[in-house]
Amino acid sequence: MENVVQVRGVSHRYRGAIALHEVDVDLRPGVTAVLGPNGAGKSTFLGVLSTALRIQRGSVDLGGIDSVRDRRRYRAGLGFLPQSFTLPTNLTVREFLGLTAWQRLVPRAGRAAAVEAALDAVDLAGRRDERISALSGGMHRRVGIAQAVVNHPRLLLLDEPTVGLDPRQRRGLRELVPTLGADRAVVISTHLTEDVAAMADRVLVLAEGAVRFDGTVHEFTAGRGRVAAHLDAAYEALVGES
Ligand SMILES: Nc1ncnc2c1ncn2[C@@H]1O[C@H](COP(=O)(O)OP(=O)(O)OP(=O)(O)O)[C@@H](O)[C@H]1O
Repeated sequence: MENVVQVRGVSHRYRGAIALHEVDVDLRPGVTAVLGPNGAGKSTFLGVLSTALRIQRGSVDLGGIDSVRDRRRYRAGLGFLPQSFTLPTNLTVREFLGLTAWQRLVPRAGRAAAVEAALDAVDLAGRRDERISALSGGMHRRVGIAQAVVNHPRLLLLDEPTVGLDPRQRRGLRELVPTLGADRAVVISTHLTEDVAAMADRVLVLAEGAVRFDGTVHEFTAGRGRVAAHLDAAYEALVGES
């Protein structure tokens, strides 16, 4: 399938400490899970893709648009749910998404439809006129995803989207995320193999800033039935965790 994003030779350091080393990755439509232990470089990778972090070495290309040379256009094709974010709790869901659509340069004529499409995408249409303060933590996460998709991004980044949710909310999100990958590249960062089994079709394993595996979930588990259990085994074999 056609690549959406090409990451080439990306390295990143924080005051001398290497967080990413020479990362080469192609991202395609569907859901790619970036898996790795604490400190592996997952958030740094999403930071570089989102342009929240300045690229120090290498390049990121989104459908022919370079993330540094043409940052404004690159950002117009991007949606990002950071690990932690603050919502304006006094606004209604619809007011907040309308504001976000305006900030993300969605043309005025298409703004109301974009808000409705984003509400539908996260199954929040019935809550559109409620204040954000009245919604649960799981609903807040959905509002966070809705703001990330309101500009119809070709690349959607979700940093640890299931963290802090209760089991029911987590199940709901695990059903939602694959639907978002139908027509765009979705990248989720996680350290839960259960998230990978439930949401992803591709896996990128990072350890100490380097790519240890890049392929389909099927290739990762070498085609041996019961995905979650084998994902754990394959992951432990790769990163040496017990
Ligand atoms: N702002 C920073 N300053 C210095 N070092 C940092 C900074 N942010 C991250 N690091 C270091 O860079 C490395 C990669 O961190 P990163 O947060 O990208 O990993 P991660 O895989 O997202 O980890 P986690 O699962 O804990 O969120 C780690 O060694 C981390 O300590």
